[in-house]
Amino acid sequence: MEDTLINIRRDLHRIPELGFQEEKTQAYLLEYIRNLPQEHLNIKLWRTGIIVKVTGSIGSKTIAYRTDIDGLPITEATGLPYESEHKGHMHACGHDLHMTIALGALTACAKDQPDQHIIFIFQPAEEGPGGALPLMQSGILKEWWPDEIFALHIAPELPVGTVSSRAGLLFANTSELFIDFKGKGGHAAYPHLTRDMVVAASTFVTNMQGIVARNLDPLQSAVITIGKMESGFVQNTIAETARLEGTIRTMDPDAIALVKQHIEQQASGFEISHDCEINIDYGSNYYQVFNDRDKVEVFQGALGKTSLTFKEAAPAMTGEDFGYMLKEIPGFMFWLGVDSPYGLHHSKLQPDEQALSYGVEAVLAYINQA
Ligand SMILES: CC(=O)N[C@@H](CCC[C@H](N)C(=O)O)C(=O)O
Repeated sequence: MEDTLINIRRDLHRIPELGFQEEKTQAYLLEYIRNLPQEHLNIKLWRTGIIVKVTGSIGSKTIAYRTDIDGLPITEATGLPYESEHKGHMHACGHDLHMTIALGALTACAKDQPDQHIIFIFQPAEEGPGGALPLMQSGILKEWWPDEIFALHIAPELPVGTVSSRAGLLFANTSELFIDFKGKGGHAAYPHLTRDMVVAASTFVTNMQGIVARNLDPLQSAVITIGKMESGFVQNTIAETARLEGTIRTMDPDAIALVKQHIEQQASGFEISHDCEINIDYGSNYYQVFNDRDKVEVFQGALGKTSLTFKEAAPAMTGEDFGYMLKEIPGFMFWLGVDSPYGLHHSKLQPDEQALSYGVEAVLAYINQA
């Protein structure tokens, strides 16, 4: 099985696709699923996602397991023989491993009927614009509504054979952040005749850090990260426009609104002081990942019968639209150690593939215990 899992992971790694464009990924997953014993399986498609129900022999409850399926707009730099064939796109957040583990667990359930009904959700667009919320709102789960739900995320900093989780808050509340600046361009030698948006945007980035440092309660946590900054055309011309792209993260769902309010106030001030126009768009927003205490305890108990080691997790500023599923259905998310020298969203992320079989073991341990 280990070699099969590695081959599946490599196949999926070659074809990363962005949110709601996962056509090849969906076709690959579907072909694999249709080749499994079909006796207890029911398959539904939702946009570029797939939902599979395995009917249990007792079926007194329904357990859902969710994997995300999209890649990121990152150019891979691993140099691996199976690196991304989609230039500019990469599975840099481990969703290739997440999908493979889901297929591994589904294969076991299709071959050896579980006691309970199990739903496998292959969900698009986790990295953006978010697939979990529209999937929940679509009603596709209505007749298969789960009693509980769980998911995993790879953890590059944890050793292989380790899983980690905690009761309560695991991941942050998030909001994307897109800020457009419009001033007046002109000759580099005549700044007084222009309104320079390189200066405005770069000062804006620096000043935003003061919102976290000075406007939020120091006992709360928040992050404002600008991951992309675009402006100008040539070295000797003052830029008329600038665009910032980033994300806001907070531990408290209400703190997101406070951070946004201060960003807007700062923008109003900049419109006056830099004589420019500023437009703000918050893109997609994710609700925190909040784990059910009882389910985490059952998971820990189930791991006792496996070769995996459990480590208590700290809350993280990562975001996950799985939070919207946990808002409606009790459950949990856990980290799976993959021991990569490069972290999530890095162009050289290189998870240890030995982690795949540990992932399947952890998922099946919970399914068979719950
Ligand atoms: C686990 C992980 O890395 N998730 C992403 C979720 C992205 C949310 C959204 N696009 C944003 O940037 O706010 C993350 O970046 O944490």
